[in-house]
Amino acid sequence: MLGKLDWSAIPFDQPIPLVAGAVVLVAILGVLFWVVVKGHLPYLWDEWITSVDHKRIGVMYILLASVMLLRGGSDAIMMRIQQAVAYQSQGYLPPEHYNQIFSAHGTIMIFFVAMPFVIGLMNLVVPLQLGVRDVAFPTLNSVGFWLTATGALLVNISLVVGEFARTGWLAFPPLSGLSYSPGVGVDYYAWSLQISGVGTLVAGINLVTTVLKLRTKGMNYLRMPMFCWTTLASNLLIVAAFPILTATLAMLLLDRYLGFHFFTNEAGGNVMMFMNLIWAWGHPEVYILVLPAFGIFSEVVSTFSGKALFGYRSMVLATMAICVVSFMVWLHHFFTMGAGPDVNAIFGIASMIIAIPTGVKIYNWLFTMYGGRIRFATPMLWSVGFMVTFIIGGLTGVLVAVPPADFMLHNSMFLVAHFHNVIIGGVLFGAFAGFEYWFPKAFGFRLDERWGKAAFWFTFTGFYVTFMPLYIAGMLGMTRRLQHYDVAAWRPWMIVAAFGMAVLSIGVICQIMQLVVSIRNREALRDRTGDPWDGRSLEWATSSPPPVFNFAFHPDVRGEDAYWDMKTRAQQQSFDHDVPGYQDIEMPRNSPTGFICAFFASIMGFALIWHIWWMVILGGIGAFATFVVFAWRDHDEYVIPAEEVARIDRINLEERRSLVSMAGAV
Ligand code: HEA
Ligand code: HEM
Ligand SMILES: [Cu+2]
Repeated sequence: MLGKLDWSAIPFDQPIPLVAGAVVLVAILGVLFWVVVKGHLPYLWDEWITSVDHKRIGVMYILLASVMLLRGGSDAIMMRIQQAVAYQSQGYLPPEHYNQIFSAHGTIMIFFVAMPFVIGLMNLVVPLQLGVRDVAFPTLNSVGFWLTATGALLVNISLVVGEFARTGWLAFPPLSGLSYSPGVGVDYYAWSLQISGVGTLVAGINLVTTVLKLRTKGMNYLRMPMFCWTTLASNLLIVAAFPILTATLAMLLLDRYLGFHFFTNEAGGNVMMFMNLIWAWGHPEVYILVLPAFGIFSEVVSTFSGKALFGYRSMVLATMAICVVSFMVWLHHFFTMGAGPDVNAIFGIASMIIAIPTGVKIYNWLFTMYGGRIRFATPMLWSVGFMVTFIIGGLTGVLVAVPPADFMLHNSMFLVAHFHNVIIGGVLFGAFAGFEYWFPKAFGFRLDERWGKAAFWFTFTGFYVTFMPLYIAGMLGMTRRLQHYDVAAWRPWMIVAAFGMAVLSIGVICQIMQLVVSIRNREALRDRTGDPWDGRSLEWATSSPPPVFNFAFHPDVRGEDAYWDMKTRAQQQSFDHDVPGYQDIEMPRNSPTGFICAFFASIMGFALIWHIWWMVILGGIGAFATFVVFAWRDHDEYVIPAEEVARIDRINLEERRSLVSMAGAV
């Protein structure tokens, strides 16, 4: 009846996951109870869960990423403590548990923290920057989000029901094959990523179409803000790369479920094929993450330097170059696996070539700052911190791109330091910069600067204390994924790293405090201008938070830095319409399709993992039926009458008069 599922799936003998799971369950039930009792459920359902507004969906993505950051961070804390104490002893985590932790940490951080954070910011900001009212496919957008959430849910269920993969974040066979991983761990991993992968692909298609097809009057490609360009590049990579991931995992699943031999050692299978395929997705993936971050830094650096971005066109070119070249370097992840010196040399050189467009970007940011009147507000701090940190991580990347050096450093702690250096210093700092920068736009009030600055400094120093020792440990020969070790020379560095993790955690606490304090003081921090940073692009041309329709009139763009241009020429025609000219606006209706689809996908995913076939069929039929019902819907739009548009716009205008008169003085 319930397939492989029985009471032995619950880890009664392991207190850590059990207690953690219980605490989370109680917390979720508590929040649900509060929501129901306070009568917030209808509001949540109508305004958020079924929302197809790109801003709301963006915020939900960011919320998901933030919660998962705490989960992935707890895993990180546990690993750092383990490696600090597990010298000539087993430490406190048994090997099968430690292996699950680093696998879950890597998977969660990449798929459910970094991805939703950048996709959330792109969703929130790009339509506003393009001067349009929503993304190309609003309901699909909601489906994409909820499928991502389904993946995150399944990974977290594995904490208490069954187990997670012990195979690392990319589940290489033959270890991930049925003979070496007979449990449900790899199935949790693979189905979570299959389902959330569809969500990501859908988000990618949506954002590519939005940038290509929906731009306001005059917003031609070479007038788009940099963040729109990097969004385009990143989502083109998603559209090209995610199907590879889906196909690769599908083959792994066929091996596991139906006895196929794609990646086995016998019967004609080829394990190397998996390596090639997974990295053909995996390398572009890291640029999918970092390109949007580059876009955020471009916006922040130019805004807070009070100057147009230096070398805009070279920036566009560099972005697209990275986009293309990142598809030609995948083999640098397995130099040691015997492709031969010529192949290694080609891929090594291709990898180093990426340093050139990346360098172009770094120099452009520096030249943007040069001679500017720089304001070191929190988003700018994260950006400068990024530049310093990312260069170090990038350079160690170039080092491991040299095949002979990689033979020494492959799969060592040096590598672990390299990628945290670029991912934390690049993607996470970028996400934080974007969060601080666009928060007032999303919610209408600024974040507290003092807590924000404290968060930056603790995270920044904590990062260095945690990860620089790993470079040294790696050079001393320490390999990755070690549950315990006997080499005395490594130990001090692991202790320093654990101490660094404590400092990093204070940074995270400061960030939470920042949110709490800012929400408390929101009246004092309220932004009535819609443009708290003296911004340059169109998201600042509307109120904070923007109305559902974003802009009452489609802004008319005459050049780069569209809003700056309007302000300096004191033209304000985008919002200063005293002449009656308001028109009805059609907006997409909210729809539960995404949530219901994800509900059935969760059931189906869980059933697939546990081989509960009747439930698989039920979930499948449910998801398909949801889709059919949605497709048959007649009225999927509603009209906001011109008077209503005028009323909302006038209120916003009143509030923003001061800004308009200020702009005249610029
Ligand atoms: C956001 C994520 C991100 C980013 C941006 C990068 C960027 C780079 N990475 Fe990294 N990498 C990862 C994430 C990332 N990496 C991950 C997750 C892994 C491990 C996966 C695993 O095994 O689990 C990995 C592993 C990895 C390997 C495999 C090593 C091994 O397994 O043994 C290699 C090898 O070539 C490599 C190289 C590079 C290079 C050359 C860059 C370049 O793009 C860096 C370019 C940037 C600069 C160089 C700095 C700025 C430039 C200048 C200031 C100009 C002047 C500089 C020069 C002319 C040199 N990376
Ligand atoms: C908050 C600070 C973080 C700390 C202290 C930390 C710590 C660690 C540790 C200890 C490991 C295991 C190293 C080993 O192999 O022994 C690891 C692996 C990993 N981390 Fe992090 N991490 C952090 C943040 C992140 C972030 C933000 C990401 C990505 C967005 C990330 C992605 C990964 C990946 C992909 C792995 C590899 C997992 C594997 O080996 O399969 N980490 N991390
Ligand atoms: Cu790579």
